Amino acid sequence: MTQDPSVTTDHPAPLIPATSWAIIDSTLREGEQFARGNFKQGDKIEIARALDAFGAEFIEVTTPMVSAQTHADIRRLTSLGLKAKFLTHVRCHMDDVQRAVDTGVDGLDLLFGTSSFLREFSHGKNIGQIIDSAQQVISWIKTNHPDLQIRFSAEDTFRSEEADLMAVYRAVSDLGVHRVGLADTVGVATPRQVYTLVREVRKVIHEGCGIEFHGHNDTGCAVSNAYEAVEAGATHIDTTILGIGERNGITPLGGFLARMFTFDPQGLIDKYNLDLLPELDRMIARMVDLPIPWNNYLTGEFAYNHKAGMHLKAIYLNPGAYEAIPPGVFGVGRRIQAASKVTGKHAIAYKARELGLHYGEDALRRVTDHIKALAEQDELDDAHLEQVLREWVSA
Ligand SMILES: CC(=O)SCCNC(=O)CCNC(=O)[C@H](O)C(C)(C)COP(=O)(O)OP(=O)(O)OC[C@H]1O[C@@H](n2cnc3c(N)ncnc32)[C@H](O)[C@@H]1OP(=O)(O)O
Ligand SMILES: O=C(O)CCC(=O)C(=O)O
Ligand SMILES: [Mg+2]
Repeated sequence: MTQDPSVTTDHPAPLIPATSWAIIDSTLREGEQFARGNFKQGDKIEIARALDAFGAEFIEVTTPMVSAQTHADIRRLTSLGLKAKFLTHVRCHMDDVQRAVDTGVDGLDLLFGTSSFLREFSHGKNIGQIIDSAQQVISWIKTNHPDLQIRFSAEDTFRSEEADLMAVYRAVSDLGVHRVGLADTVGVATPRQVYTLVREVRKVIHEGCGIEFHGHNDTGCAVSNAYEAVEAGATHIDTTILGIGERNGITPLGGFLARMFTFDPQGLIDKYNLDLLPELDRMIARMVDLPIPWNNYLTGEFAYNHKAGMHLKAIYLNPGAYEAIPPGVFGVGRRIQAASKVTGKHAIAYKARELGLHYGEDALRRVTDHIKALAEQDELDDAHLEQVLREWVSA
Protein backbone atom coordinates (compact mmCIF):
# COMPACT_ATOMS: atom_id res chain seq x y z
CA MET A 1 0.00 0.00 0.00
CA THR A 2 1.07 3.61 -0.57
CA GLN A 3 2.83 5.32 2.30
CA ASP A 4 3.45 9.03 2.44
CA PRO A 5 5.21 10.52 5.42
CA SER A 6 3.39 13.82 4.91
CA VAL A 7 0.00 12.22 5.59
CA THR A 8 -1.34 13.15 8.98
CA THR A 9 -2.53 9.95 10.58
CA ASP A 10 -2.57 11.02 14.16
CA HIS A 11 -6.34 11.49 14.47
CA PRO A 12 -7.20 9.86 17.79
CA ALA A 13 -10.46 8.45 16.41
CA PRO A 14 -11.41 8.92 12.78
CA LEU A 15 -14.73 10.69 12.38
CA ILE A 16 -15.90 8.04 9.95
CA PRO A 17 -13.65 4.97 9.93
CA ALA A 18 -12.93 3.59 6.47
CA THR A 19 -13.78 0.14 7.80
CA SER A 20 -17.44 1.16 8.13
CA TRP A 21 -18.15 1.30 4.40
CA ALA A 22 -17.26 -0.48 1.15
CA ILE A 23 -17.24 0.52 -2.49
CA ILE A 24 -19.47 -1.11 -5.06
CA ASP A 25 -17.94 0.12 -8.26
CA SER A 26 -20.51 0.18 -11.02
CA THR A 27 -18.34 1.29 -13.95
CA LEU A 28 -19.23 -2.03 -15.59
CA ARG A 29 -22.98 -1.45 -15.05
CA GLU A 30 -23.97 2.20 -14.55
CA GLY A 31 -20.90 3.08 -16.64
CA GLU A 32 -22.25 1.05 -19.56
CA GLN A 33 -25.28 3.36 -19.46
CA PHE A 34 -23.01 6.38 -20.05
CA ALA A 35 -23.33 8.00 -23.48
CA ARG A 36 -19.86 6.82 -24.48
CA GLY A 37 -19.79 3.59 -22.43
CA ASN A 38 -19.68 0.63 -24.80
CA PHE A 39 -17.18 -1.76 -23.33
CA LYS A 40 -16.06 -4.84 -25.24
CA GLN A 41 -15.05 -8.00 -23.39
CA GLY A 42 -11.36 -6.99 -23.44
CA ASP A 43 -12.23 -3.58 -21.96
CA LYS A 44 -14.36 -5.18 -19.27
CA ILE A 45 -11.52 -7.48 -18.26
CA GLU A 46 -9.11 -4.56 -18.15
CA ILE A 47 -11.51 -2.51 -16.01
CA ALA A 48 -12.24 -5.39 -13.64
CA ARG A 49 -8.55 -6.20 -13.18
CA ALA A 50 -7.73 -2.52 -12.58
CA LEU A 51 -10.50 -2.13 -10.00
CA ASP A 52 -9.38 -5.32 -8.30
CA ALA A 53 -5.76 -4.14 -8.18
CA PHE A 54 -7.01 -0.87 -6.71
CA GLY A 55 -8.82 -2.80 -3.99
CA ALA A 56 -12.49 -2.16 -4.84
CA GLU A 57 -14.49 -4.55 -2.69
CA PHE A 58 -17.34 -5.11 -5.19
CA ILE A 59 -17.72 -4.80 -8.95
CA GLU A 60 -21.25 -4.44 -10.28
CA VAL A 61 -21.89 -5.65 -13.82
CA THR A 62 -24.79 -5.20 -16.23
CA THR A 63 -27.66 -7.66 -16.29
CA PRO A 64 -27.07 -10.77 -18.43
CA MET A 65 -30.51 -10.04 -19.95
CA VAL A 66 -28.85 -7.43 -22.18
CA SER A 67 -27.58 -10.02 -24.66
CA ALA A 68 -25.87 -13.39 -25.09
CA GLN A 69 -22.58 -11.49 -25.39
CA THR A 70 -23.11 -9.71 -22.08
CA HIS A 71 -23.97 -13.04 -20.44
CA ALA A 72 -20.73 -14.54 -21.81
CA ASP A 73 -18.78 -11.46 -20.68
CA ILE A 74 -20.01 -11.82 -17.10
CA ARG A 75 -19.04 -15.48 -17.06
CA ARG A 76 -15.59 -14.53 -18.34
CA LEU A 77 -15.20 -11.83 -15.68
CA THR A 78 -16.22 -14.11 -12.84
CA SER A 79 -13.71 -16.73 -14.00
CA LEU A 80 -10.77 -14.34 -13.66
CA GLY A 81 -10.19 -15.32 -10.04
CA LEU A 82 -10.25 -11.75 -8.74
CA LYS A 83 -10.52 -10.85 -5.09
CA ALA A 84 -13.31 -8.34 -5.71
CA LYS A 85 -16.82 -9.76 -5.50
CA PHE A 86 -19.01 -9.56 -8.60
CA LEU A 87 -22.64 -8.46 -8.41
CA THR A 88 -25.05 -8.34 -11.31
CA HIS A 89 -27.81 -5.76 -11.47
CA VAL A 90 -31.12 -7.38 -12.39
CA ARG A 91 -34.81 -6.58 -12.38
CA CYS A 92 -36.78 -8.23 -9.62
CA HIS A 93 -38.12 -10.80 -12.03
CA MET A 94 -37.75 -14.59 -12.18
CA ASP A 95 -36.57 -14.57 -15.81
CA ASP A 96 -33.72 -12.19 -15.01
CA VAL A 97 -32.72 -13.92 -11.81
CA GLN A 98 -32.72 -17.38 -13.37
CA ARG A 99 -30.54 -16.08 -16.18
CA ALA A 100 -28.18 -14.47 -13.67
CA VAL A 101 -27.54 -17.32 -11.27
CA ASP A 102 -25.32 -19.33 -13.62
CA THR A 103 -22.96 -16.44 -14.34
CA GLY A 104 -20.66 -17.13 -11.39
CA VAL A 105 -21.43 -13.85 -9.62
CA ASP A 106 -21.32 -13.53 -5.85
CA GLY A 107 -24.55 -11.62 -5.57
CA LEU A 108 -27.61 -10.17 -7.25
CA ASP A 109 -28.56 -6.51 -7.02
CA LEU A 110 -32.33 -6.54 -7.45
CA LEU A 111 -34.27 -3.38 -8.11
CA PHE A 112 -37.84 -2.20 -8.44
CA GLY A 113 -38.97 1.37 -8.99
CA THR A 114 -41.20 2.57 -6.11
CA SER A 115 -41.95 6.18 -7.10
CA SER A 116 -45.25 7.04 -8.74
CA PHE A 117 -43.31 8.00 -11.88
CA LEU A 118 -41.79 4.56 -12.24
CA ARG A 119 -44.86 2.69 -11.03
CA GLU A 120 -46.92 4.44 -13.69
CA PHE A 121 -44.49 4.81 -16.56
CA SER A 122 -41.91 2.04 -16.12
CA HIS A 123 -43.43 -1.21 -14.86
CA GLY A 124 -47.06 -0.52 -13.90
CA LYS A 125 -46.99 -2.34 -10.53
CA ASN A 126 -48.36 -1.09 -7.20
CA ILE A 127 -46.51 -1.43 -3.90
CA GLY A 128 -48.35 -4.63 -2.95
CA GLN A 129 -47.38 -6.23 -6.26
CA ILE A 130 -43.77 -5.08 -5.84
CA ILE A 131 -43.62 -6.76 -2.43
CA ASP A 132 -45.19 -9.93 -3.83
CA SER A 133 -42.61 -10.07 -6.62
CA ALA A 134 -39.83 -9.45 -4.12
CA GLN A 135 -41.12 -12.29 -1.99
CA GLN A 136 -41.28 -14.71 -4.94
CA VAL A 137 -37.84 -13.80 -6.28
CA ILE A 138 -35.97 -13.52 -2.99
CA SER A 139 -37.43 -16.76 -1.62
CA TRP A 140 -36.45 -18.59 -4.79
CA ILE A 141 -32.88 -17.31 -4.61
CA LYS A 142 -32.54 -18.15 -0.94
CA THR A 143 -33.85 -21.67 -1.46
CA ASN A 144 -31.94 -22.47 -4.62
CA HIS A 145 -28.80 -20.37 -4.33
CA PRO A 146 -28.26 -19.69 -0.63
CA ASP A 147 -24.66 -18.58 -1.17
CA LEU A 148 -25.64 -15.58 -3.29
CA GLN A 149 -25.74 -12.17 -1.67
CA ILE A 150 -29.04 -10.41 -2.29
CA ARG A 151 -29.63 -6.70 -2.39
CA PHE A 152 -33.00 -5.08 -2.98
CA SER A 153 -33.17 -1.47 -4.07
CA ALA A 154 -36.16 0.82 -4.34
CA GLU A 155 -35.34 2.65 -7.56
CA ASP A 156 -36.14 6.37 -7.47
CA THR A 157 -36.19 6.20 -3.66
CA PHE A 158 -36.16 9.94 -3.11
CA ARG A 159 -39.34 10.55 -5.11
CA SER A 160 -41.15 7.66 -3.42
CA GLU A 161 -43.64 7.92 -0.56
CA GLU A 162 -41.93 7.27 2.76
CA ALA A 163 -44.68 4.88 3.93
CA ASP A 164 -44.28 2.83 0.72
CA LEU A 165 -40.53 2.72 1.15
CA MET A 166 -40.71 1.57 4.73
CA ALA A 167 -43.19 -1.17 3.82
CA VAL A 168 -40.90 -2.39 1.03
CA TYR A 169 -37.68 -2.22 3.03
CA ARG A 170 -39.23 -3.93 6.05
CA ALA A 171 -40.59 -6.71 3.84
CA VAL A 172 -37.34 -7.41 2.01
CA SER A 173 -35.33 -7.24 5.21
CA ASP A 174 -37.70 -9.81 6.76
CA LEU A 175 -37.13 -11.95 3.68
CA GLY A 176 -33.45 -11.96 4.54
CA VAL A 177 -31.74 -9.68 1.98
CA HIS A 178 -28.14 -8.79 2.79
CA ARG A 179 -28.54 -5.15 1.81
CA VAL A 180 -31.21 -2.67 0.93
CA GLY A 181 -30.50 0.04 -1.62
CA LEU A 182 -31.48 3.71 -1.68
CA ALA A 183 -31.19 5.18 -5.14
CA ASP A 184 -31.25 8.87 -5.99
CA THR A 185 -32.08 7.94 -9.55
CA VAL A 186 -32.63 11.45 -10.90
CA GLY A 187 -30.07 13.20 -8.67
CA VAL A 188 -32.64 15.31 -6.85
CA ALA A 189 -31.96 14.46 -3.18
CA THR A 190 -30.31 16.93 -0.84
CA PRO A 191 -27.63 15.80 1.63
CA ARG A 192 -30.00 16.33 4.56
CA GLN A 193 -32.71 14.22 2.92
CA VAL A 194 -30.23 11.44 2.34
CA TYR A 195 -29.05 11.53 5.93
CA THR A 196 -32.60 11.53 7.30
CA LEU A 197 -33.89 8.75 5.08
CA VAL A 198 -30.94 6.45 5.76
CA ARG A 199 -31.60 6.88 9.49
CA GLU A 200 -35.28 6.07 9.00
CA VAL A 201 -34.53 2.99 6.91
CA ARG A 202 -32.09 1.75 9.54
CA LYS A 203 -34.98 1.64 12.02
CA VAL A 204 -37.10 -0.77 9.92
CA ILE A 205 -34.47 -3.25 8.73
CA HIS A 206 -32.66 -5.99 10.60
CA GLU A 207 -29.47 -5.16 12.41
CA GLY A 208 -27.14 -7.11 10.13
CA CYS A 209 -28.71 -5.76 6.94
CA GLY A 210 -26.46 -3.38 5.02
CA ILE A 211 -27.54 -0.12 3.40
CA GLU A 212 -26.33 0.85 -0.06
CA PHE A 213 -26.55 4.31 -1.58
CA HIS A 214 -26.57 5.11 -5.29
CA GLY A 215 -26.54 8.80 -6.16
CA HIS A 216 -26.79 10.64 -9.46
CA ASN A 217 -25.14 13.97 -9.97
CA ASP A 218 -27.80 16.01 -11.79
CA THR A 219 -27.76 18.72 -9.13
CA GLY A 220 -24.10 18.34 -8.20
CA CYS A 221 -24.69 16.52 -4.90
CA ALA A 222 -23.52 13.01 -5.71
CA VAL A 223 -20.40 13.14 -3.52
CA SER A 224 -22.06 15.01 -0.64
CA ASN A 225 -25.02 12.69 -0.72
CA ALA A 226 -22.79 9.61 -0.62
CA TYR A 227 -20.96 11.13 2.32
CA GLU A 228 -24.21 11.88 4.18
CA ALA A 229 -25.37 8.34 3.54
CA VAL A 230 -22.23 6.96 5.17
CA GLU A 231 -22.50 9.40 8.04
CA ALA A 232 -26.04 8.17 8.64
CA GLY A 233 -24.95 4.54 8.65
CA ALA A 234 -24.86 3.37 5.02
CA THR A 235 -22.41 0.53 4.53
CA HIS A 236 -21.97 0.47 0.76
CA ILE A 237 -21.55 3.28 -1.76
CA ASP A 238 -21.95 2.94 -5.53
CA THR A 239 -19.29 4.70 -7.58
CA THR A 240 -18.00 4.69 -11.11
CA ILE A 241 -14.60 5.69 -12.36
CA LEU A 242 -14.79 9.37 -13.38
CA GLY A 243 -18.45 9.24 -12.35
CA ILE A 244 -19.68 7.97 -15.72
CA GLY A 245 -23.31 6.88 -15.94
CA GLU A 246 -26.74 7.83 -17.25
CA ARG A 247 -26.97 11.55 -18.07
CA ASN A 248 -24.17 13.33 -16.15
CA GLY A 249 -23.37 10.30 -14.05
CA ILE A 250 -23.08 9.24 -10.42
CA THR A 251 -20.72 9.56 -7.46
CA PRO A 252 -17.19 9.41 -8.89
CA LEU A 253 -14.79 6.98 -7.26
CA GLY A 254 -12.06 9.64 -6.97
CA GLY A 255 -14.40 12.30 -5.58
CA PHE A 256 -15.83 9.96 -3.00
CA LEU A 257 -12.38 8.83 -1.90
CA ALA A 258 -11.19 12.43 -1.65
CA ARG A 259 -14.15 13.18 0.62
CA MET A 260 -13.62 10.13 2.83
CA PHE A 261 -9.83 10.54 2.98
CA THR A 262 -10.22 13.66 5.07
CA PHE A 263 -11.85 11.61 7.86
CA ASP A 264 -9.62 8.56 7.97
CA PRO A 265 -6.51 8.88 5.80
CA GLN A 266 -4.74 5.86 7.18
CA GLY A 267 -7.90 3.77 6.87
CA LEU A 268 -8.05 4.52 3.15
CA ILE A 269 -4.34 3.93 2.71
CA ASP A 270 -4.72 0.53 4.38
CA LYS A 271 -7.74 -0.42 2.29
CA TYR A 272 -6.90 0.73 -1.24
CA ASN A 273 -3.94 1.16 -3.56
CA LEU A 274 -4.73 4.84 -3.84
CA ASP A 275 -1.82 5.67 -6.12
CA LEU A 276 -3.50 3.61 -8.87
CA LEU A 277 -6.37 6.13 -9.10
CA PRO A 278 -4.76 8.20 -11.91
CA GLU A 279 -4.37 5.02 -13.98
CA LEU A 280 -8.03 4.15 -13.44
CA ASP A 281 -9.15 7.63 -14.50
CA ARG A 282 -6.87 7.59 -17.55
CA MET A 283 -8.08 4.13 -18.55
CA ILE A 284 -11.75 5.18 -18.57
CA ALA A 285 -10.99 8.52 -20.25
CA ARG A 286 -9.25 6.56 -23.02
CA MET A 287 -12.09 4.05 -23.36
CA VAL A 288 -14.84 6.66 -23.53
CA ASP A 289 -12.65 8.93 -25.66
CA LEU A 290 -12.98 12.01 -23.46
CA PRO A 291 -10.38 14.00 -21.54
CA ILE A 292 -10.23 13.84 -17.75
CA PRO A 293 -11.95 17.12 -16.73
CA TRP A 294 -9.42 19.83 -15.84
CA ASN A 295 -10.96 20.23 -12.38
CA ASN A 296 -11.47 16.55 -11.67
CA TYR A 297 -11.08 15.52 -8.04
CA LEU A 298 -7.44 14.63 -7.37
CA THR A 299 -6.46 13.74 -10.95
CA GLY A 300 -7.58 16.77 -12.98
CA GLU A 301 -4.75 18.59 -14.74
CA PHE A 302 -5.12 21.57 -12.40
CA ALA A 303 -6.33 19.80 -9.26
CA TYR A 304 -3.02 20.62 -7.59
CA ASN A 305 -2.04 23.83 -9.38
CA HIS A 306 -0.91 26.66 -7.09
CA LYS A 307 -0.64 30.17 -8.46
CA ALA A 308 -1.39 33.12 -6.17
CA GLY A 309 1.55 34.70 -4.34
CA MET A 310 -0.03 34.34 -0.90
CA HIS A 311 -0.66 30.67 -1.54
CA LEU A 312 2.80 30.05 -2.96
CA LYS A 313 4.57 31.57 0.02
CA ALA A 314 2.81 29.15 2.34
CA ILE A 315 2.93 26.16 -0.01
CA TYR A 316 6.73 26.33 -0.14
CA LEU A 317 6.84 26.23 3.64
CA ASN A 318 4.19 23.55 4.07
CA PRO A 319 1.99 22.26 1.23
CA GLY A 320 -0.67 21.38 3.76
CA ALA A 321 -1.36 25.11 4.06
CA TYR A 322 -3.33 24.98 0.81
CA GLU A 323 -3.90 21.26 0.24
CA ALA A 324 -6.42 19.22 2.18
CA ILE A 325 -5.10 15.98 0.71
CA PRO A 326 -1.43 15.33 -0.14
CA PRO A 327 -1.33 14.59 -3.88
CA GLY A 328 1.47 12.03 -3.62
CA VAL A 329 -0.80 9.61 -1.78
CA PHE A 330 -2.97 9.46 -4.89
CA GLY A 331 -0.01 9.22 -7.24
CA VAL A 332 -0.24 12.78 -8.56
CA GLY A 333 2.13 15.72 -8.34
CA ARG A 334 1.57 19.41 -7.63
CA ARG A 335 2.23 22.23 -10.06
CA ILE A 336 3.71 25.52 -8.97
CA GLN A 337 2.86 28.33 -11.37
CA ALA A 338 5.20 31.04 -10.18
CA ALA A 339 5.38 33.31 -13.21
CA SER A 340 1.99 34.98 -13.29
CA LYS A 341 0.68 38.45 -12.53
CA VAL A 342 -0.69 37.16 -9.21
CA THR A 343 2.71 35.89 -8.06
CA GLY A 344 4.72 37.36 -5.18
CA LYS A 345 8.32 37.84 -4.08
CA HIS A 346 8.52 34.65 -2.01
CA ALA A 347 7.67 32.49 -5.00
CA ILE A 348 10.14 34.35 -7.21
CA ALA A 349 12.89 34.04 -4.58
CA TYR A 350 12.20 30.35 -4.33
CA LYS A 351 12.40 29.89 -8.11
CA ALA A 352 15.62 31.89 -8.19
CA ARG A 353 17.15 29.76 -5.45
CA GLU A 354 16.25 26.62 -7.41
CA LEU A 355 18.40 28.05 -10.20
CA GLY A 356 21.21 28.88 -7.79
CA LEU A 357 20.52 32.63 -8.05
CA HIS A 358 20.38 34.92 -5.05
CA TYR A 359 18.58 38.25 -5.04
CA GLY A 360 18.84 40.94 -2.37
CA GLU A 361 15.60 42.41 -1.05
CA ASP A 362 15.42 45.38 -3.44
CA ALA A 363 16.43 43.39 -6.49
CA LEU A 364 13.88 40.75 -5.60
CA ARG A 365 11.11 43.36 -5.45
CA ARG A 366 12.19 44.79 -8.80
CA VAL A 367 12.36 41.46 -10.62
CA THR A 368 9.07 40.37 -9.08
CA ASP A 369 7.36 43.53 -10.31
CA HIS A 370 8.94 43.10 -13.73
CA ILE A 371 7.65 39.51 -13.96
CA LYS A 372 4.18 40.62 -12.86
CA ALA A 373 4.19 43.34 -15.53
CA LEU A 374 5.32 40.90 -18.23
CA ALA A 375 2.62 38.46 -17.15
CA GLU A 376 -0.04 41.16 -17.52
CA GLN A 377 0.65 40.80 -21.26
CA ASP A 378 1.07 37.03 -21.37
CA GLU A 379 1.81 34.20 -18.92
CA LEU A 380 5.50 33.24 -18.83
CA ASP A 381 6.56 29.63 -19.22
CA ASP A 382 9.39 28.15 -17.16
CA ALA A 383 12.02 28.88 -19.80
CA HIS A 384 11.01 32.53 -20.02
CA LEU A 385 10.99 32.87 -16.22
CA GLU A 386 14.48 31.37 -16.00
CA GLN A 387 15.72 33.73 -18.70
CA VAL A 388 14.37 36.76 -16.85
CA LEU A 389 15.76 35.63 -13.51
CA ARG A 390 19.22 35.06 -15.00
CA GLU A 391 19.22 38.41 -16.83
CA TRP A 392 18.02 40.44 -13.87
CA VAL A 393 20.23 38.87 -11.23
CA SER A 394 23.19 40.91 -12.38
CA ALA A 395 21.19 43.90 -13.59
C1 LIG B 1 -32.05 3.54 -13.10
C2 LIG B 1 -31.41 2.42 -13.76
O1 LIG B 1 -30.33 2.54 -14.21
S1 LIG B 1 -32.23 0.94 -13.81
C3 LIG B 1 -31.22 -0.17 -14.70
C4 LIG B 1 -31.29 0.05 -16.15
N1 LIG B 1 -30.66 -1.06 -16.77
C5 LIG B 1 -31.09 -1.59 -17.89
O2 LIG B 1 -32.06 -1.15 -18.49
C6 LIG B 1 -30.30 -2.77 -18.35
C7 LIG B 1 -30.27 -2.87 -19.85
N2 LIG B 1 -31.60 -3.10 -20.35
C8 LIG B 1 -31.91 -3.99 -21.33
O3 LIG B 1 -31.08 -4.61 -21.96
C9 LIG B 1 -33.36 -4.13 -21.60
O4 LIG B 1 -34.06 -2.98 -21.15
C10 LIG B 1 -33.94 -5.39 -20.90
C11 LIG B 1 -33.28 -6.64 -21.47
C12 LIG B 1 -33.71 -5.34 -19.39
C13 LIG B 1 -35.45 -5.46 -21.11
O5 LIG B 1 -35.69 -5.29 -22.48
P1 LIG B 1 -37.15 -5.32 -23.13
O6 LIG B 1 -37.84 -6.59 -22.78
O7 LIG B 1 -36.94 -5.05 -24.57
O8 LIG B 1 -38.01 -4.18 -22.40
P2 LIG B 1 -37.80 -2.61 -22.34
O9 LIG B 1 -36.39 -2.30 -21.99
O10 LIG B 1 -38.31 -1.94 -23.57
O11 LIG B 1 -38.77 -2.22 -21.13
C14 LIG B 1 -38.46 -2.48 -19.80
C15 LIG B 1 -39.26 -3.65 -19.26
O12 LIG B 1 -38.82 -3.91 -17.91
C16 LIG B 1 -39.96 -3.88 -17.03
N3 LIG B 1 -39.44 -3.46 -15.74
C17 LIG B 1 -38.93 -2.26 -15.39
N4 LIG B 1 -38.49 -2.30 -14.13
C18 LIG B 1 -38.70 -3.55 -13.70
C19 LIG B 1 -38.42 -4.19 -12.49
N5 LIG B 1 -37.80 -3.55 -11.49
N6 LIG B 1 -38.74 -5.49 -12.35
C20 LIG B 1 -39.33 -6.15 -13.35
N7 LIG B 1 -39.61 -5.59 -14.56
C21 LIG B 1 -39.31 -4.30 -14.71
C22 LIG B 1 -40.93 -2.94 -17.71
O13 LIG B 1 -42.23 -3.16 -17.29
C23 LIG B 1 -40.72 -3.34 -19.17
O14 LIG B 1 -41.37 -4.58 -19.39
P3 LIG B 1 -42.77 -4.68 -20.23
O15 LIG B 1 -42.39 -4.48 -21.64
O16 LIG B 1 -43.24 -6.05 -19.93
O17 LIG B 1 -43.64 -3.60 -19.71
O1 LIG C 1 -30.17 -0.40 -8.23
C1 LIG C 1 -29.95 0.69 -7.73
O2 LIG C 1 -29.93 0.89 -6.53
C2 LIG C 1 -29.63 1.87 -8.59
C3 LIG C 1 -30.21 1.78 -9.95
C4 LIG C 1 -29.83 3.00 -10.71
O3 LIG C 1 -28.90 3.01 -11.46
C5 LIG C 1 -30.52 4.24 -10.36
O4 LIG C 1 -31.57 4.22 -9.72
O5 LIG C 1 -30.03 5.29 -10.78
MG1 LIG D 1 -28.12 4.96 -11.75
